[in-house]
Amino acid sequence: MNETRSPRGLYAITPDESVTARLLSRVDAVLAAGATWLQYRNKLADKAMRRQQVAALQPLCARHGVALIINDDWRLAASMGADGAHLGEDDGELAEARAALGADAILGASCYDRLELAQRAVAAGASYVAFGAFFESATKPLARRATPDLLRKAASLNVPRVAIGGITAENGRQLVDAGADLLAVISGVFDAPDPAAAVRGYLACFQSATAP
Ligand SMILES: Cc1ncc(COP(=O)(O)OP(=O)(O)O)c(N)n1
Ligand SMILES: Cc1nc(C(=O)O)sc1CCOP(=O)(O)O
Ligand SMILES: [Mg+2]
Repeated sequence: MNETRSPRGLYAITPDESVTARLLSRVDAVLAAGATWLQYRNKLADKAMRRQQVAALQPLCARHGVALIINDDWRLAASMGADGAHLGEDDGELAEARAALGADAILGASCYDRLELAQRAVAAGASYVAFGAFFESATKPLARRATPDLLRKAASLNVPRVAIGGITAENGRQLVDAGADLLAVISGVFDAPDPAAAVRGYLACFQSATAP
């Protein structure tokens, strides 16, 4: 599987897609083009559809050697043996999720524009922290806004730093230069006419970046 402890690259996040075959063909192209991690996020699906889509994504991710992380619902991640879960402020306790998922699971926390949330998240068992939104996001227009300096300050946490929110191949490099290990993207990848070409554009942000 792609590196889970020191990941670097594109963290692709699925769109709200109800047609599972269409979801799978787009994800297949995105993983083949070199995405590092995949997050399953579908805010419109009911529980049965989420289970069905996760079950369909698992062998695909395994074939590509890409970790599959479940948004919002650590119980679903635990019950399906997914590689990890991502929790925001309304998605439950990180410590409870860590205990249920085990020490090796990937566990991410949304920290928005606040370093102190990230400090608390790591203390509670998060293995990566996510900040955002860095730019105007078509997916989440009302998201709080973060600045690249937060990524620099979060270096002291010694966990991977994820940047999210309105990220494009053009504006992503400044976030990588500020210390982002992963660029998390929904619309820039899945709304692109050619998602695989879009992935390659994001990966170029990691070439000749100045941050370690
Ligand atoms: C990598 C990553 N970062 C942030 C989020 C946002 O999580 P949350 O605030 O819980 O919002 P929703 O995604 O649930 O709408 C994320 N999903 N992934
Ligand atoms: C799901 C999400 N969380 C955000 C945060 O700031 O925590 S921004 C965001 C939307 C990301 O989608 P896009 O790449 O289309 O902007
Ligand atoms: Mg959430």
